[in-house]
Amino acid sequence: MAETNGDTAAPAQYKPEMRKQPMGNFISPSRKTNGIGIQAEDTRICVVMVGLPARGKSLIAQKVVRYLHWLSIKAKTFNVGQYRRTATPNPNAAFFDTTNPEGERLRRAAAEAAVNDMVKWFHSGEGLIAILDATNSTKGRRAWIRDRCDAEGIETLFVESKCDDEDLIMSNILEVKTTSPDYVGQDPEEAAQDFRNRIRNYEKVYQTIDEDESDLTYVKLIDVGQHVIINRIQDYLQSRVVYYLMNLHIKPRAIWLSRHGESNYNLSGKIGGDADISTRGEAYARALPGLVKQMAGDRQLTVWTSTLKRTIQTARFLTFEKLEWKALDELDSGVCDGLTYAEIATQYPEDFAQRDEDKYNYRYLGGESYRDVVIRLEPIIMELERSENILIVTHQAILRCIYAYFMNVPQERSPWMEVPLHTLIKLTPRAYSTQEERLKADIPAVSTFRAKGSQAVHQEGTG
Ligand SMILES: O=P(O)(O)OC[C@H]1O[C@@](CO)(OP(=O)(O)O)[C@@H](O)[C@@H]1O
Repeated sequence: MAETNGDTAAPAQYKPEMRKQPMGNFISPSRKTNGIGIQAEDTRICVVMVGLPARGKSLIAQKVVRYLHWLSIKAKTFNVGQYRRTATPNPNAAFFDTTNPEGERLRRAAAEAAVNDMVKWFHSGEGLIAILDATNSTKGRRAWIRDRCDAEGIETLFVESKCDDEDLIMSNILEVKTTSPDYVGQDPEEAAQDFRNRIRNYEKVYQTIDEDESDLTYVKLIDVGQHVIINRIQDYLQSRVVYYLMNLHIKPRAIWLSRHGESNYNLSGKIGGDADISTRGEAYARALPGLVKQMAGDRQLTVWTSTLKRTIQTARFLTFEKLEWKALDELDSGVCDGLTYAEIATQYPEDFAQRDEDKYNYRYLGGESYRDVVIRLEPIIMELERSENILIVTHQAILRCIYAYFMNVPQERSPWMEVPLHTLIKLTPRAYSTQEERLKADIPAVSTFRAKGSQAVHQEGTG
């Protein structure tokens, strides 16, 4: 297997925990870093959402937080609506009338409460990026937030979602807002009408970010990323968030995931390597086009594989365009490559125990950890966000990491998830969650799942 870290030989005083640090490249483990391996002692960013209601702000906020968590960057959303709802649970449209002083006062109080909590959260040392989710629709409100954050040593990144496409706005109103806590139990038509009135009130005072605010750091997403304007991005972490935002789209799409067909290494319980697929793996490869047809119909897909033989062989009967990605190669098990789990437990007992203790952070000697894999998969996630219909044929650990991103699976759990062989998974990203379907081929395969504390995989499993 290719080396990824350059540490092919054990240091003289080698101890497995020496490889356990969640290090990024080139950063000493004693320095405080975030998940993407950059120095982050002083960086605290408040991402301030801006935009009229029903412009997808909460959706964007939620996606950014999921992405950051996946990268081990501590992030949290502060939704001003929730603070307002606590104080005023059942507002009518008049509450949002900007000429109504009581409504104005209460909405301002909710924003202050959210910002106060956010500042406390930053000062507790817990977080790096906060998302302030509200309309923040006037220059005055934005200046107030910026000044408050400046005084607390927090950077601000304003993210405006501007959209005049009536169809998009309507589908947002119907899909998202009629399920809002403000409209629980109400007739959806009435709720939509009330919500439209609320939008009209905001429109009266709404000020888009313009040249007067050229001193702000901002990104303006026009018509869901059709057109993007960026101003004064100051550092690496901000640029990562902006780059992610630039790749988002809301066109309907799905992602299909499959492990390669059973390999000869899977049969003998060995990990890693570059083995051929077994006879049953070959049967799965032949069945795959039919399974895809069953789940995706006539959709034109693009197939991504790793550069290892077992994925390329599995995908070879699919007639779609194919791309091989090194980044999709299996987690590099370093010196343990080609061994069974029982052999690892005998030859590297300390390592074996350490991996069970903290599987996400454990880095194989001369190889990788799950944390390393997530970092190398980031470009894949970016491409997936930009693309429409992709089928990925890859490996157990890689599939776990990609799945964890879409399904928001925490790090303690993701390396232990069961991802059976000979099963096609379809993920459909929706407004606030990702929908999952599985289609299991009727072709037996060994199970490669090893439970914590065990040395054996369930060889008698069916995938
Ligand atoms: O992290 P764990 O649970 O060991 O799973 C990853 C392992 O899965 C395997 C199978 O055991 O993937 P693959 O089938 O793609 O070969 C190993 O190669 C790899 O080391």
